[in-house]
Amino acid sequence: MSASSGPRRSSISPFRSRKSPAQPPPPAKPTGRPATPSSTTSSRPPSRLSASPATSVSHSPSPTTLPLDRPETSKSKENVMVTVRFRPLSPREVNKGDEIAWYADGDYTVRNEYNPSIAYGFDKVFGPATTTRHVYDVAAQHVVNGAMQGINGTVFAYGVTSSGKTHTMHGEQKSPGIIPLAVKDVFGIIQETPGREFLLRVSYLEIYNEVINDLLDPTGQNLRIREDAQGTYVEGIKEEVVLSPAHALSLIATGEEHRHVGSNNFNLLSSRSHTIFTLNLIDLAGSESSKTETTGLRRKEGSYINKSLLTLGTVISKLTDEKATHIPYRDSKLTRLLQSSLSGHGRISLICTVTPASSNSEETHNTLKFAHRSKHVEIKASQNKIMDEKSLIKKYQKEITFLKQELQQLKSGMMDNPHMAASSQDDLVNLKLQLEAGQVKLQSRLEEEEQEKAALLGRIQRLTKLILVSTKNSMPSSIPERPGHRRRHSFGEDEPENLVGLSPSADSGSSSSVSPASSSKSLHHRVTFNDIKDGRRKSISKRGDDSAGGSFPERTKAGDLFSATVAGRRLPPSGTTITDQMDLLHEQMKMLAGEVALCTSSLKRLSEQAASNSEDSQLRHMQKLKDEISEKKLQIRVLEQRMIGSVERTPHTLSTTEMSQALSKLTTQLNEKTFELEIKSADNRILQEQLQMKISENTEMQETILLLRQQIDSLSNKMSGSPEQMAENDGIPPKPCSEEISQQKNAWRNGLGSCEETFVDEHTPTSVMSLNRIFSHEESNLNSQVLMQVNFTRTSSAIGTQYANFKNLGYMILSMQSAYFFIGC
Ligand SMILES: Nc1ncnc2c1ncn2[C@@H]1O[C@H](COP(=O)(O)OP(=O)(O)OP(=O)(O)O)[C@@H](O)[C@H]1O
Repeated sequence: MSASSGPRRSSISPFRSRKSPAQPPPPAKPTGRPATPSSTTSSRPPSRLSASPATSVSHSPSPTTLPLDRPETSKSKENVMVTVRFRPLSPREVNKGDEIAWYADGDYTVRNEYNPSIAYGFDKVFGPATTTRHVYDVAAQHVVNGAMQGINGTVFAYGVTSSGKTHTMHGEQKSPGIIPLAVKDVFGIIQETPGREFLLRVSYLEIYNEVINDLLDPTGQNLRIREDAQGTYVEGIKEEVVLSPAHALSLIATGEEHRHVGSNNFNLLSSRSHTIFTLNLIDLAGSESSKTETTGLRRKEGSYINKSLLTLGTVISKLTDEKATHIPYRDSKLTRLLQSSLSGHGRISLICTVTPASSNSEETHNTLKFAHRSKHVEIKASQNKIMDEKSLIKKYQKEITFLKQELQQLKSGMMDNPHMAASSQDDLVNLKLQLEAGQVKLQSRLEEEEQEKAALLGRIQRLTKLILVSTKNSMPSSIPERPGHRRRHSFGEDEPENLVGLSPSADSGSSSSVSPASSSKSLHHRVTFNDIKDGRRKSISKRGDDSAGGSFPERTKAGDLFSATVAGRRLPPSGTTITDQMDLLHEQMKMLAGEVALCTSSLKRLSEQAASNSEDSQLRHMQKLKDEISEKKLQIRVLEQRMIGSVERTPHTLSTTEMSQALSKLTTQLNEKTFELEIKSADNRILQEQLQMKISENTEMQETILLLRQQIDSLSNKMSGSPEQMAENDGIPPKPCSEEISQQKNAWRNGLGSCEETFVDEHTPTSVMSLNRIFSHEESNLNSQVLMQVNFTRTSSAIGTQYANFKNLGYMILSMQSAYFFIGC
């Protein structure tokens, strides 16, 4: 089943309308300077630029007009989408007398003020007045949509320090960045996709001085990158299930507390590390310019940052070079982690942030050149397909059948072929060894599979409780529902902006309940990612009243859950087990802990501000936050007690009927699994028998060959000796070698030769290949499912490059034929 065969989303999201990923981004309003006639073309799909007079583009600062690019559309291939975003001149730049050196000439061209012939064309150029929302619509939304349909996507923000990467990717209170907008969209898409189930998990890490640290779990330091069939991943990284946009953002905020940042000449809070947030978000650190203050630690950080960005540039450059044979992904952790995205298996949107300032003209020019080079990377966006356990069983069955056929063919080939009897003993020994090794390997592989399956099943059962589904299940789900097996979550239909992903009491209408947390319009619900960064900026501006219109849900997820759980309402009414309830309580506690961290962080920031400038409103705000924290801590304690209470009460509270229902459900599941195991074991036994037969045949064959060789040798000895010797050996009178004897001798020799050839060239490779196929998971067309994966990459460069990478933004769990298929990795 592919993503395209799945149910389609209804057309209107609670947020805004979306276009399908195949559609071009919406036309942008003219930005920056007035567009020239050549650049006022209509909106274009992200596709390869080729020479054309449509948009002026130059590769070098030649004063003459250079070849111009025009996109060409390709159905199967997509390019990197490259856009450029200008920020306004900063007060600092204005103060020091900077002038505009580069500007947006219409929607697609960046032009140099001092040398108008130097111009670069891109898929889109955003002028300094463009909103991040518009940037998102044009440069990121199609990536998010694609990701939700199983197509990997990466959105990079790349630019020198202080050029606007954080502003673009994380945004601010009143102008959320691409990451929060994407998070919001993802939940919107889930809500608008009846008939599908989603599981969202996040992780958050930083690459600091080429060392990977887990930002959600500070004990996870110096983690290693591993690789599997789905690509690279970080071993041991903590992953959290997210249930709402606010929950996802609170995790980012919590992670931000642990990341490395520092001040430089250009940015008080420059990102000193690349970070990767796995809904997965990656956040890069930036390249150092020679103008940057670089002493001690900053210099060391800068060299690592530069190295990884240089490698990123080299990798992108090599990708554009058709002759390049080696792409140095492994030269930096950053490119290694981004390998699957960069190597063309997903959609890439590169947003280059630039300052128009004359003092940074050279850096801006370098960014534009980098961006322009990247334009020529071609990517093939394909859907991820992940094998589920059922598919694996089928795959094995198919392979076993295939192997049986191979063995049969080999067997009959050996029988039929008169030369086979004379085949090389060495080859047969080799084959036997291979078969034996294969048997052992297969056995251990099957055992591993059993263990993996058992682990996977446990995980599936746990994760299934956290599946997010749309409340708009007007379309029949393809998944036959088992009562109580899966938890249904509400997105709060009556509150479109409150994308509450999970509510255990959704079925009983808890969304209307008012919890202590949700009733207080707490600050932290609207704190965006950038607020945390701002919190550490010493030059933070006063925020005033934070209760002003936030862009995110004002009610906390945890608050809702707490309310539903504790405020006298029963937990999931039927079919849910005590384990379900415990898991749910556990998740709520984690969310509350995240919110506490968020409040604490805001409180810290306000305390710092209050130290220098105390105002009543600020103090009131701080008090409010303190209350909020106490309240949430209290809620956590109540939940803990409830968990303990649930365990203690379990034997008494479950009715006999409930217990027998649960027992019967478990028995059914057990029977299903036992049946699957039996199938697998039976196939394994058959395969073993076949292998055993093959080994016996080979042994017989070897004996025959040995015998024949002895006969040949004996005959050859007789024939090669003098007539006198032959007579002596045989005890018969010597005779001259007749033509008949010569022919016989040649026939044997030729026969043996041709037999060796046949065996080596045909059968052995085929057999080895068939064995290899057993151990390989590649090339299966069986029931594979779609892994939704998004990478949002926010690069910062020239000091404190940051990028954010959403990866595995969506994990989907689908069910077919009553079996749950695990899609995520
Ligand atoms: N498009 C924009 N409109 C208005 N202000 C902007 C814009 N882009 C950036 N800024 C402002 O410029 C300053 C620097 O931006 P930002 O922190 O995003 O840079 P950065 O590229 O992330 O830097 P670093 O790489 O050092 O982390 C901030 O104060 C930000 O608010």
